[in-house]
Amino acid sequence: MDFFNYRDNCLFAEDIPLASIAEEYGTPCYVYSRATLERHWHAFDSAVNNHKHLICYAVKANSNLGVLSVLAKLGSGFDIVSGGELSRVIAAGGDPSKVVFSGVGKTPEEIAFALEHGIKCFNVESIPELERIDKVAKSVGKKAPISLRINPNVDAKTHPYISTGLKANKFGIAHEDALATYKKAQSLSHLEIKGMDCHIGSQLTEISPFVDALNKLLSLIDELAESGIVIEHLDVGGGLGVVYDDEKPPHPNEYAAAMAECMKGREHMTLILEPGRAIAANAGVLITKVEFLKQGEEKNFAIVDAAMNDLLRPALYSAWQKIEPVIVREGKSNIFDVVGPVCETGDFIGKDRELTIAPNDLLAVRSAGAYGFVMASNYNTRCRPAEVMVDGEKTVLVRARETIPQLFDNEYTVD
Ligand SMILES: Cc1ncc(COP(=O)(O)O)c(C=O)c1O
Ligand SMILES: N[C@@H](CCCC[NH3+])C(=O)O
Repeated sequence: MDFFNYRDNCLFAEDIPLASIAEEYGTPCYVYSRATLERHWHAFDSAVNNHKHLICYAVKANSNLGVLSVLAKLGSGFDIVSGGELSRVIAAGGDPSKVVFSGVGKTPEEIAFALEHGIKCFNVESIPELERIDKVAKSVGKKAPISLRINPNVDAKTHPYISTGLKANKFGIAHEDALATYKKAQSLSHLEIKGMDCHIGSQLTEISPFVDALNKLLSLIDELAESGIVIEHLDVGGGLGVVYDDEKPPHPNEYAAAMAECMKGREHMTLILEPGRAIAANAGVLITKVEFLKQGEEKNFAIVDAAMNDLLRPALYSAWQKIEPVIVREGKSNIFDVVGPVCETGDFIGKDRELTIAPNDLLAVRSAGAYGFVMASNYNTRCRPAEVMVDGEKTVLVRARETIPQLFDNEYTVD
């Protein structure tokens, strides 16, 4: 359930017609709904209310300061993967003591920065990383809180590019190496063992892989207890899928409640969830304008002003996202490939879409709030789009459209 709905054939974000946003801020333009973000966050939070927990929104899904500030005001924690993301969380008013730091390649500078701000935990993915964190912590005279990311080797049944919990993936520490790695962590003087974590993949549409992974970690936690290693929190990562087309993912409520259920009898342990897509994807759309309609030899093309540089998911994963008219018009429909102006055959937003459109019409690409703007680039020297937050009858420009001079501001010609 989101807050993007038609009223009299015009698509609205909350109480604002998308057409008026396009007029004010231009296209292409990302539009987010504050009420949807809040509703999704609360769905997770309220489902685990009967257990000690922390919702750490995965910043990578959408790191706009406007989005982060809305979640920070709810008291959210954050899952980050870089020093840059930590800087964003701080700039948006987030609490660093509720931040967990994931990722396979943390630099010494990023580790020092995170220690300086007192983050909750480093989610560690290898022994060399443990040694690096210990060394940096020693150099700044602190103890670093750590969790080990365990690879539970469960099949997340999702797209191979976004599956992360299998043995063949670069992520995490193998289940069978866990005890030895915790012992290694115990032996390092400037580390403090706090937790265990996993993240098995993204856009999962079934609960069972999450439950399997969580149960594997719980039995490992019991094994560690026998060796005197105490785990204070269990972080099950993110990965809950959303509806793009006809997927039927469990509701965040149902998923989070299943996680809390597995934790029964372990009330001393905090449950951490790191949802990204499930909070942000359906809280955003990308508005784009039809530039031309072109009849090819075999296909009709709707050439729009958004391209793969603005929204990469279709080109990268053949991802399907719904494309709808911002204002519904009468007339004969046609089948179009909706494509952008970038010079790549792979530059498409949607293929074989039935649409009733004319040049200058506006289209809304749905489910674009997660892994949308954050994956945008300047390929073909194109400015990244504006981002707007809708809050009831108000709109706030949360990122201005880039300008061409900004694109080569840091470049130099040579003699
Ligand atoms: C460690 C970690 N946590 C959380 C997430 C968020 O995943 P999702 O957006 O699928 O919820 C990711 C990305 O997949 C991740 O790598
Ligand atoms: N970028 C991916 C998700 C990757 C998740 C990152 N851990 C997507 O757009 O679906």
